Amino acid sequence: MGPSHRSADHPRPPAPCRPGRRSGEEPLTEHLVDPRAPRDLKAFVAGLPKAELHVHHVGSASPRIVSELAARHPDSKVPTDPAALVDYFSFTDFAHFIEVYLSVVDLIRTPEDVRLLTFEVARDLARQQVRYAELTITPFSSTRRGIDERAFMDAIEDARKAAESEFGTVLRWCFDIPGEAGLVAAQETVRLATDDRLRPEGLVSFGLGGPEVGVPRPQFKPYFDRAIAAGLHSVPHAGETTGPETVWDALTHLRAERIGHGTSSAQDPKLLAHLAEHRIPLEVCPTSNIATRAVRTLDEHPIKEFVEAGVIVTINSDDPPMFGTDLDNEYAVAARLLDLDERGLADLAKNAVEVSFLDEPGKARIKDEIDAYTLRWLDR
Ligand SMILES: Nc1ncnc2c1ncn2[C@@H]1O[C@H](CCC(=O)c2cccc(C(=O)O)c2)[C@@H](O)[C@H]1O
Ligand SMILES: [Zn+2]
Repeated sequence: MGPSHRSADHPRPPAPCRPGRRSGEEPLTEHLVDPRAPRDLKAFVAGLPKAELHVHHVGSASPRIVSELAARHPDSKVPTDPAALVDYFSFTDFAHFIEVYLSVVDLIRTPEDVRLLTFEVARDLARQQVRYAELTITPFSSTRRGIDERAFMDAIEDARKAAESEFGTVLRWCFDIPGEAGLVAAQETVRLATDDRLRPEGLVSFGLGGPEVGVPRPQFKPYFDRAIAAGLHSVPHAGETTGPETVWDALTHLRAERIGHGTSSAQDPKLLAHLAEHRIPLEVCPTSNIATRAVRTLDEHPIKEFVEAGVIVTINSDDPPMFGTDLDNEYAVAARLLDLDERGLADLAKNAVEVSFLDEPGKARIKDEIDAYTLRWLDR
């Protein structure tokens, strides 16, 4: 893909103003959907049952939740005014994004903060007809800030069960290592993920996030080996802010079953062929890649190259309020970049269900629902 992908760990010029940012608690899709998507497709996407496979727990905190937590903790530099968050969530590069992200992590200080955040994230997902989501949680960030590990697990599980009964949205967890925090973080994350007394029922996978530059993937192999031996799926971020060799490392050393982002895979035709042949899906998050400056513009995003190479693509939102997006908007973006109609969008939604870690009856139920919805829509 040549110049369309740039390492985002290096300084960038100031972020431009981004249109369509949400400041309050209006329906999520109303202000965000790519204005270039046809109105009819937007309406279709809004009602389409979906699965979200790559979305971060703290990165999903709505402006209302962030400002509520910021008001509770006035020592924080995070703005308490939701409108001011629009500017606060404007990033000059990936490193700046992580810095801001960690300031929001700092707001989550009690098990009740964790429960509230988790339940409200589920509410936002349910509003977008998300039936199933794998939420990436970084337990190390919370336990090292003093939240009791047992109370943390109870809080996320309590929210998961309440969300499923109240909204019908099924949540599962991916515990990720914040790679930049080093092997201490890896050790702690795998302990929390595999200790039978702690491991939450909803945990299905093990990940690796944060900056990639200076954080080689192979060093995490022993921790992924332990997680995989304990029955967890491997879903590291790779190729978001570094080149295709990081994706190869994630496949070879971490036995990745899906790749978070994988954007730079487009630079390596052999890698694309490998991903296609071995049916390793990419969790593509287009707007995230623009917001963190990993890719310059949406039109330069390599998603079409992935599809043309036969790679399984899923559409995801990553850290939606921080990037001024939501899952519906990401589907609208995908429709434009891939030139999809309703059936194409329904196929994308079914891809995500198919490569999720939900059980087979659960997958069949959501796929049937997607088909029934699409037929009803086309028969109107
Ligand atoms: N687009 C993204 N691409 C990659 N990751 C993303 C993305 N979005 C959100 N994340 C999250 O950011 C965390 C990073 C946290 C981190 O680096 C760090 C470093 C040192 C100390 C601590 C601490 O907590 O004390 C944390 C990751 O674990 C991941 O879950
Ligand atoms: Zn991510």
